[in-house]
Amino acid sequence: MTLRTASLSLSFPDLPCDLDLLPTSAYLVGGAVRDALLGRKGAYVDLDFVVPEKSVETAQQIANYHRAGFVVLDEARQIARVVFPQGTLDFALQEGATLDKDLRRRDFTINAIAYNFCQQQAIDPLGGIQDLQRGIIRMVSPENLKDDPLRLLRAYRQAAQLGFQIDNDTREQIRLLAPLITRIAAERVQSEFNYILAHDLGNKWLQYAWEDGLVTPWFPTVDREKFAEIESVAISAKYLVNKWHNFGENCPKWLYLAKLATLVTQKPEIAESELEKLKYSRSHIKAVTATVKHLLYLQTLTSPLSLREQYFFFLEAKKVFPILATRAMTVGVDSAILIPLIERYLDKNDLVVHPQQLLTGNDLLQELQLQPSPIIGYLLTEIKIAHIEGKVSNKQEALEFASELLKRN
Ligand SMILES: Nc1ccn([C@@H]2O[C@H](COP(=O)(O)OP(=O)(O)OP(=O)(O)O)[C@@H](O)[C@H]2O)c(=O)n1
Ligand SMILES: [Mg+2]
Repeated sequence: MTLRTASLSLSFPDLPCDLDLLPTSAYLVGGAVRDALLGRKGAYVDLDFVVPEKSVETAQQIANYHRAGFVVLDEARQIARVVFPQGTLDFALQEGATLDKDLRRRDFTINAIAYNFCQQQAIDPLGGIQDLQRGIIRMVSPENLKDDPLRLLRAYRQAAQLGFQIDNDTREQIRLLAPLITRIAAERVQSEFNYILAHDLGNKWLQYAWEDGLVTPWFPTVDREKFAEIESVAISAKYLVNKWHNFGENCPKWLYLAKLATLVTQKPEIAESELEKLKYSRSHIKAVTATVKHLLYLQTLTSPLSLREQYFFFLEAKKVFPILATRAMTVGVDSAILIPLIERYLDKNDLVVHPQQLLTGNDLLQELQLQPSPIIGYLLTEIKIAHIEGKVSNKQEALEFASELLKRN
């Protein structure tokens, strides 16, 4: 088997380690070679090296020399990582007897190019450089997709990230193999979905992945309309960013959660189990299910909420309000209902969203000579609402209001 080689000088200005420490037989592989050939630069250095022997020892030596972090990632496959503040270098033992065999076990041709720093030479047995030039994601073989079905989803994620197309035969194979995606550890699937959701072009590729059968096993109620909704989620978020400075800061996170809240079944318990299956964190699950729940509520309303209703609404919905507002705009909740809520939320001094306590439970116990009981909580709530409604404005008035309430009940 002849290796297709090309003399090439790739530059890695952010390389955190001394090149002289690399064994001459070390080859850079995977995403770093692909991205360098494309002139793409990530925020984080993530370099994968393949060596024919002593991968763990090599990593250890480089870590020692630079006083960098060192961790063995996979004892059986002899993969170790050197950790620098600006990124990581992974060293793996070549899989198979030769580098060529190692490259032929990988997912796509564009990811199966190796680069040797000493010889300044690229090894490209599968025509990856040509595919890079054409912007095509092409499988190495159907067997390789079967070997690790996460690769099915990686195709769409990388197409989104690189602005590439998936080759027709590859997409055909992916459709055939799509049911295998359920065999993959949920954490790995989640991470691919997260990349896709976070990317501007992600929606289009998520829709293709859905058309090809890779989304339904995880989000069974997704249909074509959902993708139109996800598209407008981004537009709603832009509207909110313009209105609200704080939203801008957290926009990527909220936007991503609003997209996730679009994908799940619009019933809180079912949404919860879908996200649990994908091993989402408790805080993500809580945010999404609360969004689904409050959205259903807003959709049932036929007229604006009273101040009292708004108080109870924000008590529960405040934490997820930006996500909820993004979703609510998307599904067309009546603006007569929604806009006043948004305006309120944007006002830092708004009493409905940020109710003030004119007095404490202890004040009530002492001044009105009460015993501790649930009545205290009830009174405190009613005082807050009376304050919002402009019926009381200081501690004295609040006490009088509370004793009136007690007399009436
Ligand atoms: N399921 C996978 C994961 C990875 N790889 C191979 O391992 C390399 C490094 O993997 P990873 O860092 O996960 O992906 P990258 O392609 O480098 O993409 P990213 O920019 O996300 O790091 C890939 O390029 C590919 O050659 C693979 O064949 N199959
Ligand atoms: Mg990588």
